[in-house]
Amino acid sequence: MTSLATRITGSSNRHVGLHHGMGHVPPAIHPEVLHAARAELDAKIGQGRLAEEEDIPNLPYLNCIINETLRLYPAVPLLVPHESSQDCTVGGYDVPRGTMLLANAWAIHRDPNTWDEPEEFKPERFQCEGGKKEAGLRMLPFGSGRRKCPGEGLAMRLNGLALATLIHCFEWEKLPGEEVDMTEGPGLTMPMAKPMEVVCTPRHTMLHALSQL
Ligand code: HEM
Repeated sequence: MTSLATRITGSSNRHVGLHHGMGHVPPAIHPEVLHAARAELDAKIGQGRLAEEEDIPNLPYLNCIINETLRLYPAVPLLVPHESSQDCTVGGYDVPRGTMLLANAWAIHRDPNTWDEPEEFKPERFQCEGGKKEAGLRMLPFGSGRRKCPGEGLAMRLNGLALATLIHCFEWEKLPGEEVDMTEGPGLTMPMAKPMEVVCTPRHTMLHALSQL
């Protein structure tokens, strides 16, 4: 059985979401999250095969982890600049036609007036019926309206598949003596300031499935 130190860096939206997601999963940080996600994977998929795209909608807790990660670490924190096509009033402010508008999704996702314990990583907050839909406009990682991200469905499935595989097949531990630093770095897509480095070891029970790759 081999162990390797993994360095996950983010250059695309998908990688940013993924490595922030994994940053929360190593047992030393949130062991209960890792164990709950793995229990769901083992119960729904078993240990004889890898997760497939069709499995992802049937893994509600895994999707909660991804939603909670996108809430705390939206990959595009100010969304994309928009321009008002006509004079309008937003929240009591008069906005002339032609004004550049930025929606601060990062701040909306951490608003203490609308979220319970907004700074806490609690995937189960999305477990209520309706999940992310229930959150409405408090949750904008993909924007909203007619210019919202058309890749949301694909992104959720790809993130789901990658995260499911990493949790299902590997044990995750911090490097000895080191904490995972979740500090955000500069940049439009909110990368981690320090790339995450953790130790991952194949799960013994998943070696057969992994060897089929
Ligand atoms: C986790 C992954 C992703 C996140 C967080 C994300 C987020 C966003 C956001 C916030 C916007 C701007 C929405 C707005 O204007 O308010 C956007 C736009 C867009 N995204 Fe994504 N995206 C992701 C993945 C993808 C993927 C996989 C694709 C394509 C396969 C994609 C294609 C697009 C396109 C074409 C637009 C421009 C839409 C328009 O202006 O009409 N995105 N995305």
